[in-house]
Amino acid sequence: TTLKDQLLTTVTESVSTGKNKITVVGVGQVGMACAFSILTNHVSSDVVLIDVMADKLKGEMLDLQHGSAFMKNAKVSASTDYSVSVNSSLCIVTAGARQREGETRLDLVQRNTDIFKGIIPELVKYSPNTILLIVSNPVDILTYVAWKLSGLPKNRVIGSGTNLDSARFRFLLSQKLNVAPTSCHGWIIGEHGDTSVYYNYETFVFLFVSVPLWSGVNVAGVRLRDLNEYVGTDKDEEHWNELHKQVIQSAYQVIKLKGYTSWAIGLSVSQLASAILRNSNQVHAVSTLVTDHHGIKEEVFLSLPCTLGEDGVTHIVQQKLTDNELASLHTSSAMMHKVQESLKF
Ligand SMILES: NC(=O)c1ccc[n+]([C@@H]2O[C@H](COP(=O)([O-])OP(=O)(O)OC[C@H]3O[C@@H](n4cnc5c(N)ncnc54)[C@H](O)[C@@H]3O)[C@@H](O)[C@H]2O)c1
Ligand SMILES: O=C1N[C@](c2ccsc2)(c2cccc(Nc3ccc(F)cc3)n2)CC(O)=C1Sc1ccccc1Cl
Repeated sequence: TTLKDQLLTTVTESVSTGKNKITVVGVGQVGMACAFSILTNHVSSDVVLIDVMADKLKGEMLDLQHGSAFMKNAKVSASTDYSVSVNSSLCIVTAGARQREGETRLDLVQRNTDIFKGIIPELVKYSPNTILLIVSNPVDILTYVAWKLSGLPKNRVIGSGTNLDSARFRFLLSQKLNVAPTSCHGWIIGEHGDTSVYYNYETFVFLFVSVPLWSGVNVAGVRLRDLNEYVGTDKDEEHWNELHKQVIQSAYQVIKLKGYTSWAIGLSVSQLASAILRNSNQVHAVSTLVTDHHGIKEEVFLSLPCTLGEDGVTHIVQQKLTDNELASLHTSSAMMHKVQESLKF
């Protein structure tokens, strides 16, 4: 008999997949930051990596495997073949092409849509009960594309949305108030990310697409607006509304300085994964199907505060929005619907 048979007697065959298996598609800067955060925060003990770049994929897998002893013996596997993702509880998609010089967002969306056609149906084939968490940009439109391609119910297709925008907002608020970010409460909802450059005749208008809910910004329940009624407006001589602009500027600043973003998005995604796998019903600003919410009629995904559990989005918090906030959501919804209508699936 072999050494192994002398060493171990079998009591029962070990099952191949536990309940916390996570697949990450795309082992670029974002995908690897997500995988590393998930493993070092012990969110999952069974992480699968998938990409089209076979060498990079194998290198990242080996490099993480060598650290297994420091990650509570988590299992890390990888393949360009999607069968490796079988029975994943959560599939995180960070794959995609980056915006090329002078490429319009629309070109990028069609290119990433074509990439998704090769990813989403494969993931669902091997894990029909999975939850999809989309990170690739433009994340709200690509979450819609993933929902259409997957055929999964709306509660199980989620976009990272304005979760990162809100995290940066709370960090900047904490810097201003000298209070820990976890004690600075503030929500950015709506469309993720940067301005939509809107060409209007010879000029162009910068639209800040995400929506900070100033009426709710608070520390220990004390709302900034109760102390200064102009907070968040341009009548405020303390210019608190600068914080929203800084959320967008800091994204560009990181790109300018290091060429990409990874740590904050990776950490925020691992927190979403933790809420889902632990069925915690934590509330996060994530991109969800918002049809029939806040008077929106189009089939679009935007970020609202959602409770996250093992079945994905279970509830949406019904916030009281001002007319301006509603108008921003409706503008985003109309713009995104137009882009979605032009996509070839
Ligand atoms: N939602 C957010 O808040 C947020 C924040 C940061 C970045 N992002 C987005 O995340 C995405 C990834 O960013 P990144 O910096 O990691 O890019 P990257 O170029 O470093 O990585 C992309 C990876 O996708 C892989 N890929 C390409 N086509 C594939 C396919 N068909 N199947 C599997 N894998 C494929 C590439 O091989 C590459 O490894 C981008 O779209 C970026 O805009 C989103
Ligand atoms: O931190 C980032 N970095 C990115 C990035 C990462 C690698 S290359 C670019 C970023 C940074 C700045 C702008 C921008 N615009 C963009 C718009 C549509 C797309 F399809 C892709 C990118 N994207 C991708 C992204 O979404 C973020 S969050 C972000 C971006 C802009 C404003 C506010 C936030 Cl919270």
